Amino acid sequence: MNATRALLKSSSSTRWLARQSRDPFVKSRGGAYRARSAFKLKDLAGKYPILGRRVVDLGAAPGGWSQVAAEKQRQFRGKGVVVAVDLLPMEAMPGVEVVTGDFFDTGVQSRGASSTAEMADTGLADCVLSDMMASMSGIRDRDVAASLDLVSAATWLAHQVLRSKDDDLKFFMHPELVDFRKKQLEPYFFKVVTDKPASSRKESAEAYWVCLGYKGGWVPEEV
Ligand SMILES: C[S@@+](CC[C@H](N)C(=O)[O-])C[C@H]1O[C@@H](n2cnc3c(N)ncnc32)[C@H](O)[C@@H]1O
Repeated sequence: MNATRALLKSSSSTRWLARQSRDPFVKSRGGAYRARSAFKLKDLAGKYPILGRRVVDLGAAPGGWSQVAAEKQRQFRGKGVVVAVDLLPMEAMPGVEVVTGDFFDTGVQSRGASSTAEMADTGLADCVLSDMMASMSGIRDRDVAASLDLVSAATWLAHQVLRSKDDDLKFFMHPELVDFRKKQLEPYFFKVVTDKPASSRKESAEAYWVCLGYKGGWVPEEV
């Protein structure tokens, strides 16, 4: 990644973090969570059984989703794990292993995947969450390409770490992107739904893909 791209990414992410700390929605709910996004994940996790024992959280800073995923871990009595990956450093929290770095870096990808495998007693991940957001340059084609790169990278990791088992549903969740068609996810999951959480800003077009029940069957493309 060149220096300009790194700077653009970090400055946009830093602005986003600053906005979270001022968000009246977050403050009005007692400030228990680091970001409004926590409420979005809580809303969706209340509707779908998405949070399992081994969770990978991509684009995790400042940590709202990781907080929600870690709360769920309590029921697994110390046997659960949340691996949180972000470009930006994230304040530590109990039950969460933080991996800091660019997810396009293969070293960062394998640290995320191996942490999940090593810290859990068996298997890899039950759930891959991705809330990675590309910094917006204002140049549409470039912004769409950057977002597509992120969803492709997150989907790739989901194929690496999810394992299909009839009795144990596996999940993948990512912000919806029209250009990356739902059809590209549907062959690998029993159900793919698009949902907008109640806590998402009404004026925002954001919605998430919630992919339920990993089927496997993915074959990497030859290069
Ligand atoms: C919407 S925020 C995530 C909020 C988070 N889910 C929460 O609940 O606190 C998007 C995050 O994606 C991260 N991100 C964007 N591109 C990334 C990349 N290539 N690798 C890792 N993280 C990335 C940003 O640094 C930013 O923290």
